[in-house]
Amino acid sequence: MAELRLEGFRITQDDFTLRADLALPAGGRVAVIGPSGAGKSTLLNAIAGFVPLNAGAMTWAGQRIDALPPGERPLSILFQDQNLFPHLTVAQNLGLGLDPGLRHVDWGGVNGVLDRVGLAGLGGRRPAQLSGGQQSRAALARALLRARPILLLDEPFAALGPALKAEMLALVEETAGEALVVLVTHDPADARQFAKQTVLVADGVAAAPQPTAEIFANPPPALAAYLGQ
Ligand SMILES: Nc1ncnc2c1ncn2[C@@H]1O[C@H](COP(=O)(O)OP(=O)(O)OP(=O)(O)O)[C@@H](O)[C@H]1O
Repeated sequence: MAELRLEGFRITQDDFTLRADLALPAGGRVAVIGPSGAGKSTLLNAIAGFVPLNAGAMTWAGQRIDALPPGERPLSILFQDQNLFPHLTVAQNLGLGLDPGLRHVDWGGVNGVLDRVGLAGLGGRRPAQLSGGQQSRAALARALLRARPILLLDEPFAALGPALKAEMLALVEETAGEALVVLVTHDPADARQFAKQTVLVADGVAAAPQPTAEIFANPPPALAAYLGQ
């Protein structure tokens, strides 16, 4: 089975260093948790190609991906600030993920994904004409439309409030299918709801994933401190 593998992975930014040796399986649901400033976003940005590796290798299904430009990596990434373009319609925002010139977009496919996330009929609106929850759905739809095997989520729903956030995570679970989903979160409840496995980022290391139930039942010292236990 395909997996995302980080081997001898090291990133250094000024006096900050993050290391990782780990593998995440296709179809996995993985939470990334740890103290503020520990390197969770750096880890995702390096996987996505926005931060270069200083050492090590990154492979997907056995193929090196660390030298590929971000757009050619087998993944989509969704950030907290959603970055929908305000002057474009929702459908156009989704289309941009497929073709930056919007010339060769399968608009039927765009509408299909909007249906899947509960935005049927709203493709003609601009982002400002959607609620916060609907904007999150649109951003998720854009990531899903790319249909890449890895979906990276950097606290995309943190601004939504607990009920809506839980609903969005359920929607990700429902729509992501066989993709590997990696979710950065500050909220243990997200990890428990969404992720069978959890990666702890602390003390300069992104640890190998552990079963979420186990890591919270018996937290290592860095996690216990973070959780206030
Ligand atoms: N461009 C940069 N140049 C130098 N240092 C950076 C840069 N970006 C982040 N850092 C540092 O790298 C470390 C990790 O930051 P990162 O944003 O990955 O942490 P995080 O775990 O996502 O934090 P938070 O939970 O607060 O979002 C921090 O010490 C931060 O100050």
